[in-house]
Parts: sequence; C-alpha cells; structure tokens
Amino acid sequence: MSEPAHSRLDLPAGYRVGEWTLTGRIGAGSWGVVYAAESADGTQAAVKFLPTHLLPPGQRASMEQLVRREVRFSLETDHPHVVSTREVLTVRDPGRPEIDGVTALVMDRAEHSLQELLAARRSSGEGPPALPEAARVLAGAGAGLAHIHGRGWVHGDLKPGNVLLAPDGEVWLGDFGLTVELDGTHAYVPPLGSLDHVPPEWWSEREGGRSTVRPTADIWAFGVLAHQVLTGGLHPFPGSTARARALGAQAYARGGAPLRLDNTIPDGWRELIADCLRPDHASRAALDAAALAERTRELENSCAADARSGRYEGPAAGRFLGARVPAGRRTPGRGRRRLSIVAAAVTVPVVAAAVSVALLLADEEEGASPGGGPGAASAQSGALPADSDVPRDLRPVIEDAARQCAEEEVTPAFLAAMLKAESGFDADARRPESNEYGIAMWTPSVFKGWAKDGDKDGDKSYMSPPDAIAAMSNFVCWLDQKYKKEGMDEDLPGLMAAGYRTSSRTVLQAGGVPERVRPHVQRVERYLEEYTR
Ligand SMILES: Nc1ncnc2c1ncn2[C@@H]1O[C@H](COP(=O)(O)OP(=O)(O)OP(=O)(O)O)[C@@H](O)[C@H]1O
Repeated sequence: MSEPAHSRLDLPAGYRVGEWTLTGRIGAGSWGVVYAAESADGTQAAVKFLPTHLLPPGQRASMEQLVRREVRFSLETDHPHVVSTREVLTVRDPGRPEIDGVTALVMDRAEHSLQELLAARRSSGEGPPALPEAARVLAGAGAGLAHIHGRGWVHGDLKPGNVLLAPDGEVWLGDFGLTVELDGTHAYVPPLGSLDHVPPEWWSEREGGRSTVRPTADIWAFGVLAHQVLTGGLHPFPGSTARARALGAQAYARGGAPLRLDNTIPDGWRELIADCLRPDHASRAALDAAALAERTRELENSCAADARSGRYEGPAAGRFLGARVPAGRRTPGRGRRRLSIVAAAVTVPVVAAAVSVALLLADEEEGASPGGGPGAASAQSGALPADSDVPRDLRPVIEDAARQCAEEEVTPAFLAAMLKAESGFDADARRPESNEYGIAMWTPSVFKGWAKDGDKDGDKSYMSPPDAIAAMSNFVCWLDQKYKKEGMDEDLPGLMAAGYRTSSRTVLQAGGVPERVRPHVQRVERYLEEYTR
C-alpha cells in the first residue's frame, strides 16, 4: 500500500509546536498534513506540516519550490476571504527525524471545507443549498479570488476542497500550494491540481512536464465551482469520473458539444457561469476576477433582496448548509493576524488525552452524472434498507464513515457489504494465523496507516468498530481514487474489495480482481446488491 509518505506522518495529540498543542489530525493533501491545534489561551488553529524530506528524491526539489511558494503567498496575503496564516515555524525535534526541520504553517482554523459540506448534503439526500446562502459563499470566494489576482497571483487549485468555511460561516480561500506569481501574463507550474477544475486548454499546453497557468484558469475553475455549489455538487460536464468530465470539457472547447448547464440554476448565475466557462483562454479573458467578484456580489445582493421580500421560493435561507456534517473543528472566530516570519519552534511531545476528529477528504469527484438531482443523490448515497441484517447500532457508524468519503462508490451499502464479507459484523472477529482482527479485519500494522478515531475517545483501535470502520472508509476511499487515476473506472466496488484484501499494487498489477480473491469479491458484490435494494 503506497500512500504518499507524508500522509503517514503521525503526530500524537498533545504534541507541541511552538505555543501550539496538537489536538487531532484533520487530513492530508497532496504534500501536507493538517492538524487541529490550540494555544494555552484556547485559540484554535490548523497547523499544516509540509514534510518534503519524506518525498522520493526525484520529487523533492519541485515540492520544496511549491512549499516555498505556499509559505511566501500565505505570509504576503491578508484578506477577509483568504485563510489567515498566523505564523510559519520550523519544527526542531531531533528525536523525531520524520518531523525535524519540517515547515509548519499555523493558520486560522476553518470548520469545514465546501467539499465536505456538499458531500454531506449529497449523502444525506438533501438538494442544493438555499440560493441566498450559496450566493453568499460564491460572493466570498469571488472576493478572495479578486484579491489574489489583484496582487498578481493565480490560485491554481480553486475547487470546493479549497474553499473553507469558518465556524461563523465566513468564507476563506485556502491551500496555496499551487499558487503562482505571474511572470507577465502567465506562469508555469508542475502539472498538479484537480482534473475537475483545470480549463480545457491545460491539456494541450503542457510542455516538458510543466503547464501554463493564467488567471483565466482560475476563472474557469470558479465557473465549475459555482455550478457545483448551486446544484449541490453537479459538475457542468457529464461523466462519472473526473477523466470523463475532462474529456467532455475538451470536446466542448473544440466545438464538438454545446455547454449544457443545469437548468435549475437561475438566469443571472447561468450567464456568469457561461462566461467563466468560455471555451478558450482568449474569450474567457473578457471576464477578470475583479469583474467576476462584482457580479457575484450583485447576484448575492439580489438573492438576499428576493429572500427579504418573499420573492425567493426555494429552500429556507440560513447557514449553507443545513447539511449534517461530522462534528468537530469548531473554533472561536477569525483570529487576529500575527507573526509573519519563519521562526524556529521548540517542540515538546506531551502525551495528552485528545479530541481527534479526522475529516478525510480527498480530491474531488463531486460531479455526478447528468440528471442527478436530489433524488439521484440519495440513491447514490446507498442508504441501507431498513429490513437488512446490518446491526442497528452499526448503521449510524457505517453511514458516518461513508460520509467521510466524497467518492460516489463509497456508500453505506458498500461499507456494510465489506464488513459482512470480512467478519460477518463480528466486533471480536480474529484470524491470528493471518494477523487480522476486529470487525473490519485489520492487520494492526496496516491499520496504523489509515487509523481514524471514529468513536472520538482520543484513541484509535482496530478493535473498536467505529475506529475500524472509519479507517476502512478512509482506505477504500483512497483505493477508489487511485484506481480512477489509473484509468480503472469499471467495477470499482470489486476493485476496492480486492485491494482491501490484498493491496492496491496487487490489483493494479493484475489489471483487475486477482484470481485468488475472486470468491471474496463476489461475496462483497452479492451483499452490495442486497443492501442496494
Ligand atoms: N485552515 C484550515 N482549517 C481547517 N482545515 C483545514 C485548513 N486548511 C486545510 N484544512 C483541511 O486539511 C485537509 C488537508 O488540506 P490540504 O490543503 O493539505 O490539502 P487538500 O486541499 O485536501 O488537497 P490538495 O493539497 O491535494 O489540494 C483538508 O481536509 C482541508 O480541508
């Protein structure tokens, strides 16, 4: 199982970095791991560790460059709609070589990302968010983007996972790992980013392993983001995988297909999205980020006025969200901005009871196939049939675990089918001869890499069903994404079940389900069918 080395960085609750004490892991991105932290006076923060030294030598140099950019951008920007970086530290802990010398960004802590909220709405079968609230979030993101462009930067990775919502609902753009400073009208960056949000010309303009990035790439990404927010998660181009949707966008850009925006989106927003999604850089350049921010603000104002006058007839306005999202990560408001220097931090490992809330969320696959409205969302969520044999007390645990993964295949029904095939829902199951234990049959050393504190008791144990099931969701989610990235889009539940029993590498090498685990995979598929009635 070869997940990125940095995502295995495992710091205990109570670990100290400067004045910050870690309270739990939030998640890992392409090259950083984010932890929740608090100071002695109770100020809440998110600390992003960027351990480039754990990368293979071939990737290290370019990642170090990205980290320097992320640090520089974080320090130079200060705007109400851009996440605030309080300080940048260098960890000093010779006793722990995996963290010694690592750069840590201390940021104000958001409560959720937009991706988490959209995924939660989808899996609970809720439709799009209330229009005034969606408009408010988009206007915030537009204002943040205009600020970034105004300073001569391009975000480079605008997507729901990088739009953060503070506990008071404030909207912050985050994750500046791919942010670049313009050199003239464009810049070059390594080809990373989310396939779902790169403009169609990105594919044809890659050269020598680098891609051209212009401000219009962020404008395109904003168009996709706005479509997703206003429809509760639908991508403007059809397809069940990011690759298929990217092909759809390219066909449209070549003139081979019309732009078909979801017809529930109100007119003003449709026009704005269509302008953002003009097929090439030149025609898209007519809309700069300042104008985009202005238009989103006008649209927000008119939605708010409609809501006040009773003209708006959609779902009740209020917090975005109304979606049930996993609890945790609360923080008291936006903190004041402080240091902007790189300082050395003394770290003092302290073992302490911890509240660890891990919200996994990987690269997005939010777009559902065309026609997927609220009804489709609830079918996709794979809710468990009331009369199934899944133990009643496990259902919320399974549903919660599935909600942590934005991939459409990782449903409660799929996780239940996996658990039934692995242990028959037996919390005390054990197979010492193959070193597998608990309801999800984890091998202890493997569990460590994917562990989650599902029962929120400050501890991660493969014998605790909530921890084991949350970790299972974490791992299969990663498998699902990995197979999709490798172009293996068929029979993903079968491939995940096979990867869980063997490893992702074994499945990739076999080009599908390896013969020896076929009977097990067939069992999972049978149960999945049973739970997807
Ligand atoms: N300031 C913050 N407050 C709270 N959570 C945060 C904050 N910054 C990042 N996160 C969360 O931490 C996790 C990892 O974030 P990170 O920015 O490293 O990667 P990402 O955006 O998920 O992925 P990628 O880097 O591949 O785009 C995500 O779940 C993200 O929502």
